[in-house]
Amino acid sequence: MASKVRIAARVRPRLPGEPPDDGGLTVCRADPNASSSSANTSGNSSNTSTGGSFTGISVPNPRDATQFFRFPFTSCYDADSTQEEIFNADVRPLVDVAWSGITVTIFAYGVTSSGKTHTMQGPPDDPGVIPRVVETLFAKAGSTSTEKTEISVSYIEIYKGRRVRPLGRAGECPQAPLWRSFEQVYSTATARRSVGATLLNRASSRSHAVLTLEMKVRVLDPATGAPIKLREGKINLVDLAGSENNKLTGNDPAPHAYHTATRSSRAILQDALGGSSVSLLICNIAPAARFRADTLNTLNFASRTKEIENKPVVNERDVRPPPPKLDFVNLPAPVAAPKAVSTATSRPGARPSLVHVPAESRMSTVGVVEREKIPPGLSEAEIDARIARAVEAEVARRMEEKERERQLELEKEREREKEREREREREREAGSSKRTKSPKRSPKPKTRELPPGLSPLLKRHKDLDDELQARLAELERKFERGNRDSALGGGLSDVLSPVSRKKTGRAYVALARSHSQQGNLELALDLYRRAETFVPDNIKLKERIIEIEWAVKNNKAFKPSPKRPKREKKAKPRDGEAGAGADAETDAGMDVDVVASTRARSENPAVESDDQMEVDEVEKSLTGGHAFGVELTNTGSKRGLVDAGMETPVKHKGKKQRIIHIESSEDEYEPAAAPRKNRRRVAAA
Ligand SMILES: Nc1ncnc2c1ncn2[C@@H]1O[C@H](COP(=O)(O)OP(=O)(O)OP(=O)(O)O)[C@@H](O)[C@H]1O
Repeated sequence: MASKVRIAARVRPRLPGEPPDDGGLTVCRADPNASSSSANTSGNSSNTSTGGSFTGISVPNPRDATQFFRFPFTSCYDADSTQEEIFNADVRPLVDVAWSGITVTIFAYGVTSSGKTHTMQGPPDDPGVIPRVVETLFAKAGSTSTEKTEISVSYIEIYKGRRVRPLGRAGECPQAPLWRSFEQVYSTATARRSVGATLLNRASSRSHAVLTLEMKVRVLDPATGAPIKLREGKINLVDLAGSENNKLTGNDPAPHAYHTATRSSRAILQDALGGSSVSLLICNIAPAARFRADTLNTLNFASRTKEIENKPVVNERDVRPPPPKLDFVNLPAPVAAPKAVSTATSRPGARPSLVHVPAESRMSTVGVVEREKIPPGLSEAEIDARIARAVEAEVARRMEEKERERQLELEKEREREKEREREREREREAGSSKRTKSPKRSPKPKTRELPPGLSPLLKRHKDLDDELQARLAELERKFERGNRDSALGGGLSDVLSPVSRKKTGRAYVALARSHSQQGNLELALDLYRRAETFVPDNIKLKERIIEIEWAVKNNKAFKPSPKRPKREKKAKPRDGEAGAGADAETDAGMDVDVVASTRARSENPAVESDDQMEVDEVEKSLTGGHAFGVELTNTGSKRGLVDAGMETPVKHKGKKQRIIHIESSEDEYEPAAAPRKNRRRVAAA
């Protein structure tokens, strides 16, 4: 808050020997209760005007007595005013201000012999501002038990811009007896003050005197007596040297005394005029007409000064002992792992604490534990902040640990992938080498490539297996129907001729072998067993069945017996001779050795080498032939299989036959070698 410099003007009485007052200078004091101003000339000093609206000094123009200069001030005192009056009205309030922790500066300004020293110091029987201030301060210091005050006093003299000497210093003055000590010091100091004889005032001072009273007021805690607050106030009481013109005094050439102040005194003045001090300028005025010009200068200076704004600062601070410093270096170390937390004192299933707590001191909650471990004197917020920091540090540490583990796992996975890639590369190289050296042993070619000697039909038609499956299923149905139709319910083999049984068996063997080569051992086994029903005496077939049963049971790959070297066909049997002895020998790739009975092998060399022929033979034997009165025909461009379910009446050898045409091209079913001849033989059979 801004505070303008207060100005109090005081006109001293006429001194003995001075010429009578010319009555030109008037002290005006406003009376709030008066409606109009009135002039009142008092005593022997100066004119006083009271009751008006103006408070200040009215001075006639030295060059024109009919003109008056009016200088408004905060307060004005005439020659009849007393020391007490000035102190109570303008100074005492400032003592309270200083007591509250603000710097107060009171200085007297005026021409020599204007009464500055009288106002500030005063005679012993009429003490001025300084003694009254000191007395008031000491009185205040001893008036309360809730405050403890230290007052220090310094008094210095400054002459022509130089600090001459300390006039005195009093130490701590907490008690009234020290007042007497101060008086002694102050009296000695004032006696020492340089006094130079001047032409105008033989007792006037040509130096500045600065008395500083510093107070430290400690506000005590009523309960404990300990200091809570500390206020540091200061009062600067300055008795400036005469501001008169040098022509008159032969003293300081500067028009204003504070221009010649020392650094310390200049600091005081700067603080008083535009600084942080609350200031009071007592403008002392000599009433004599001969000082009128200097009086005007003094009043002008005072008028300018009163426009100066200060910004007082309260010097007060909390002096309670600070809380003990937290030793964050020795914060509880975060728990290294959940297993470090004692399970004996933890709640069952509770999440382990992020904050390390010794097992013996751990309680049900983290907060309780932390409060027990934290030094006393911390606020709730500080405790929470400390715990939060510890938790954050632990979380960050765990996240870093997780990230490291993740990176490590990724690295391991990359290494494993590289190892797998190397393994695959080795396998590829090994496979390539095997294929190069022994392509027949390579598993892939074995599945893709048909063994040599298989029917060309198997090589030509990739979907032969499906077709065979479908046709076998059809045969199964017809077989079942044949069983039902047979009088005694016997198997198909019972109604077939021996040749047809063997051919049918060979057809099953061919299919079984095909499936076994493809790895369908269970299906192959089933087909072998069916073949066995047609050729029950075939030892090789029985052995093959046993081998495959073992392979299926033990989940092993089946390795067929080495193929029998192909034998030279001795003689091609005539048509119609493919009956009983046709199972003796077959082409390679067929289980001729299985199908053929030992009895027939030597007697009837193989005449049938076509898988498709054998399948057709099976179908013929199952669906038509002698058992069902159905027979294949070679009429038409397409070869057909007999199906009782689809009737196409044709005449063949005088008999009505039901012929069904497979919806396939002839190429698909045309065997590679002599199909028509074979069909004719079948038909004959
Ligand atoms: N209000 C007053 N009542 C009675 N006497 C006064 C008053 N003011 C000043 N005097 C007398 O006037 C004389 C000069 O006063 P004082 O020494 O205080 O002037 P000054 O301004 O301090 O002069 P200097 O600058 O030379 O020190 C003194 O003898 C003093 O006693």
